[in-house]
Amino acid sequence: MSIRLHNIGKHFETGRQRTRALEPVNLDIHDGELIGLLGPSGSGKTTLLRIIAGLETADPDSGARILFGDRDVTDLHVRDRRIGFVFQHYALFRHMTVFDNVAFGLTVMPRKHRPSAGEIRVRVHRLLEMVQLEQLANRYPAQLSGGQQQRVSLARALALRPDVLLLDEPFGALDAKVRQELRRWLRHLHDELGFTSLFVTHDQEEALELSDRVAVMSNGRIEQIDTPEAVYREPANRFVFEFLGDVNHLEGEVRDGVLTCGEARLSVELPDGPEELLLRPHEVHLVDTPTPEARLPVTVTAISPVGAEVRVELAADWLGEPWLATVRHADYEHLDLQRGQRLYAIPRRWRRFSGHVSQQRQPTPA
Ligand SMILES: Nc1ncnc2c1ncn2[C@@H]1O[C@H](COP(=O)(O)OP(=O)(O)OP(=O)(O)O)[C@@H](O)[C@H]1O
Repeated sequence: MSIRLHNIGKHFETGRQRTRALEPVNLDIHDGELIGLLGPSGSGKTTLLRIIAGLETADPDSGARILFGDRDVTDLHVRDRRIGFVFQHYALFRHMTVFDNVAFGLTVMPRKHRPSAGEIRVRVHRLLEMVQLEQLANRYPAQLSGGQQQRVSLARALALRPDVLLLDEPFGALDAKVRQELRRWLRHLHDELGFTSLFVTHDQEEALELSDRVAVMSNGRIEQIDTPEAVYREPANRFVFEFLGDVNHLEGEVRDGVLTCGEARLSVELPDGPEELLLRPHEVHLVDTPTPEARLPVTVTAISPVGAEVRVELAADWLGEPWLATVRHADYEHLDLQRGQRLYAIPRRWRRFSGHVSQQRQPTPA
């Protein structure tokens, strides 16, 4: 089921205050896509999701339209939109077993649409099998872990065979390992069943790992919507770049092809004037001696050798904020990194944003 959102704007009135939650948003979601709505707190993700669901209405004068396939659902009640929901807090019925929780939506359908008791049993068992909870069908929610409860919520949302599945921070309350597992498992289920899904998250890694396309939001606007790779590698603007990962800043003055910042120097092919370059931690190379093109002295202030790479914090008088560099374990050993050690940073690549246009360059030899 494709989804088309046209001019979805939203203001909230609280007392004398008027908050703009969404600027008019336009978005086309393809049939079978898994879209991540990613953004900081207050950027409008939940509001957009709730409007799609029919739990909230867009500003009446904004000309908002919501289409599910060819069906205009703008004025349809939530129960007629054929939507499945999963929220951060499981909201399972505490007094019902897992089986009954999943079956609930089917048992309360109007008689003429309601499947027979036998069909309901078969459908619920099939769903519990898919979420690997068949063994726990007779348990109550309180007897399940958080991750298991969330899988029940998902099975329950899918029981009515929705066209569209909406998930609001579905894994937000779970620990990192369970989140990882549920992500993989949601992706798998999504592909197997072929529905169209939107999920809200403020976790960059989750959005990049799970989505077919990510919509990065800030201040009620979609700043960029594209594949995870494209938003990460070709951010539309500075906000997207900074929101998607750690960033190091190098601010200084360019004169005759050399950027100077305190005692730091870097050869660049840029016009004279004030300049700011931005680098990801993996774009910072650490060496014992400076090169003719780059002389950026730094001191190691912290080392975290946990994980696939070593995270190294760097400070210097010429830096406002400390830098973060990620280095391979082999380089960490080779450099014999220690706290307090003095080294030189070499930017492998950097990016600059002038207005909303980004440019990416390799540093050039002087
Ligand atoms: N019912 C409401 N009444 C008044 N203002 C609201 C209401 N719901 C949301 N807002 C405001 O609208 C803006 C967008 O909120 P929204 O919940 O959509 O953001 P979000 O990106 O989902 O944030 P979070 O990640 O914190 O849930 C915020 O400024 C919020 O304070």
